[in-house]
Amino acid sequence: MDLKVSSPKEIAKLYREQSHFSSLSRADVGPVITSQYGGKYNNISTEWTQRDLERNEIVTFCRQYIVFHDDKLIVYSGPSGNCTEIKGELLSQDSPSGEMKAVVRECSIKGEEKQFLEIWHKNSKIKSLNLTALKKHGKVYEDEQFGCLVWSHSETHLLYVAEKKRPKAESYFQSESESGLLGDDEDVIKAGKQEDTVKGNQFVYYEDWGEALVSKSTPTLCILDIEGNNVSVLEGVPEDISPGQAFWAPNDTGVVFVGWSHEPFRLGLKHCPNRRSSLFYVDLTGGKCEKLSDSTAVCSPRLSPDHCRIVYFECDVYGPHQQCNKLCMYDWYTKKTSVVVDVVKRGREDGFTGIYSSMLSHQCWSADSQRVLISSPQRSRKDILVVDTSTGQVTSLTSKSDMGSWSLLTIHRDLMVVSCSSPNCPPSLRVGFLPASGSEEEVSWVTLEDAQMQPEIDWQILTFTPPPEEDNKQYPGLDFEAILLKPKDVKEGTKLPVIVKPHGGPHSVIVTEWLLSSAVLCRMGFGVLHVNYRGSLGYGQDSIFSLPGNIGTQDVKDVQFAVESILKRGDFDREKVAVIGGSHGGFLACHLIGQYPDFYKACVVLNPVTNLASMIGSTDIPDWCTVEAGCDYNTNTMLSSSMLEQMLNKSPIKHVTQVKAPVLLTLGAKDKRVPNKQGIEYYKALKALQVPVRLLWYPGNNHSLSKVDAESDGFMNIALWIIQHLNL
Ligand SMILES: CC(=O)N[C@@H](C)C(=O)N[C@@H](C)C(=O)N[C@@H](C)C(=O)O
Repeated sequence: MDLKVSSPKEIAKLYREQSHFSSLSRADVGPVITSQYGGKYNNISTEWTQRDLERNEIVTFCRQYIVFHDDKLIVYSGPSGNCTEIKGELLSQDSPSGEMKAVVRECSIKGEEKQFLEIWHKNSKIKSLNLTALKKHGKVYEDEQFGCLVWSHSETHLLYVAEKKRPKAESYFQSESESGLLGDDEDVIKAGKQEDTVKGNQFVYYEDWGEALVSKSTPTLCILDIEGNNVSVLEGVPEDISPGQAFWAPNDTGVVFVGWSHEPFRLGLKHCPNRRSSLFYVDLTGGKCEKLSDSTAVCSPRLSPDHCRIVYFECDVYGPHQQCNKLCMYDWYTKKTSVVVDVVKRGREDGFTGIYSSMLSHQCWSADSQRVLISSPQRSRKDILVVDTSTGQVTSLTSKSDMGSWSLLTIHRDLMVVSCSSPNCPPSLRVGFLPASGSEEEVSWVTLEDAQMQPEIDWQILTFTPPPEEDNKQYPGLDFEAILLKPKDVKEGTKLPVIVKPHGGPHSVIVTEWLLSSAVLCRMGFGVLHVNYRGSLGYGQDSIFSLPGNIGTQDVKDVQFAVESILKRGDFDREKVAVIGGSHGGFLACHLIGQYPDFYKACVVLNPVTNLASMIGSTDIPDWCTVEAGCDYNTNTMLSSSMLEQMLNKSPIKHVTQVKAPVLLTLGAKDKRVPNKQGIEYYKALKALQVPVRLLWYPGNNHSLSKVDAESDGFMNIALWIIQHLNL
């Protein structure tokens, strides 16, 4: 069978065309304004990201819209200007009244990186503070894990998180004249303040929070007094705690934050909400700090509009890295905590399968402070759910829609701003009012920015019941799903080549949203099968718990079962099957080619886990290796030869001598999660066994391999590798 698109030039053209579709990253709703004719409207500001292949970077841009309404019904809406690129903004936040805007900006001055905190009012920048020169703290945290920029309710102070100031370190051999007279210190000398220096500490190791949080070690809470131009570092946070996700308590009496325990050492946080953490309150007057939640694992605290309650997610510490969340609520005045939505072991009859999002949207409460909105995977879809905090009842706003997946960007006075997409439709922007309690399914969505449907792509969700011999004895009766993308209008009798894509994690999920590389592969003429094997998020806690201890068998067999099942339908060519996987998906791909050596004709792995026993000593998440291999973890766990044996036995490297499929590896030079030595170990084994292998090395890339050149070059090489080895 000839592919529709197979030459490098045509593939690059198609990739370029499809990468022009942008994704929504944020939306903010301004205050309600009454026009001179009495009509009410809101300005909506949106942020989008897009790959810029020419400049080799992801660009962020904004676009404004205007929405006229009568409080419950949208009467007119439309864009109110063109797109503008945003440069150098690390964080930004409008003040509660909408009168001012704060921005943390990074810019290069005479070749040196500086950070500024700016305050904007009307049409001017009324303040610009050089935070770098102030030297009250290190770099400001801009990440989603810790970072925040929050106005006090009074709009007089700003709260943010920055790296703790480190004492200046110098060599024992540094001469007095050199000491402290280098360019960087000019401002300090001018200010007449000479810093204390510590000799011999130049090379002291600072732990960090791992993958994608490198050089983030000791976060501190910082407050700018806007009027007084004064930045202070908040005191009272316990020494063994790293604070983040902070906001102002009711009446600005103090600060509420999530504190992660960093003793006895830090474990990687990215994709791992199961780290010991609690909700804290530090009082601004006395500096007294109190714990508001038990020591489990918490995140995303959000204060209700009436300032009476805080909702947040909670899950168990250690165990599977991502699990079904509880939605908890802390009452500020009674100081009582309740569980609003508990862990769901099995999907319920009404379709609710539990909460699996890693973050709540920054604005997630209904105007009356009664309901909370959550975007969460529900099996293979992502839906927007409404939770009634007084009854715990969960209703889906989107489960009946034709669009594959939905995400809440923000909600303001019940005006919801959302993004939705499908495997054949890039993200579009919609708005709608949250209906009254009990009529949630009646939202009438208005599209602010439409997306170009890709009519050449067909997609469906397939459900699989594992054969009886593969049923999990401890967690019986679990099913799983896959998302199949297929080119439309295929000539009758044509058998398509197929690419199998198991996701990573393993406790993550691929939902029915816009997936750039799968869309391009499908338009080239491939069938693409994303398998959400048992252990994926969105199917109940039992499914998640069924996998640890069974990796390398249960997940591998689920993927193989899904592929065999679609081959039986007759649309696909069993001689032309390839597998692609990243991380734990790479682990599965390597297992599949080792356990089914004649089945797969080509394999591509991105930062794959190949040997748990060698990964444990070098990854930022050693607990992951232990737990997934089926052993318990705590920070005192010391390795034993039996644990190492168990890890090796579950690893794909065990089957490497069976491998026949040519393997393409793509590795990130700076991956802290699955260090590139994992891929290199596998590469060397394949070389020794004379299996065709090619390794692509992406400098400056971490585990996600998401820099524009790594992603686009990786895509081209992956496509051409598969075309070559499937003889297309
Ligand atoms: C917890 C964790 O990070 N585990 C890794 C071994 C892993 O599989 N990570 C994935 C979340 C991941 O990065 N997956 C990507 C590559 C994917 O394609 O799913």
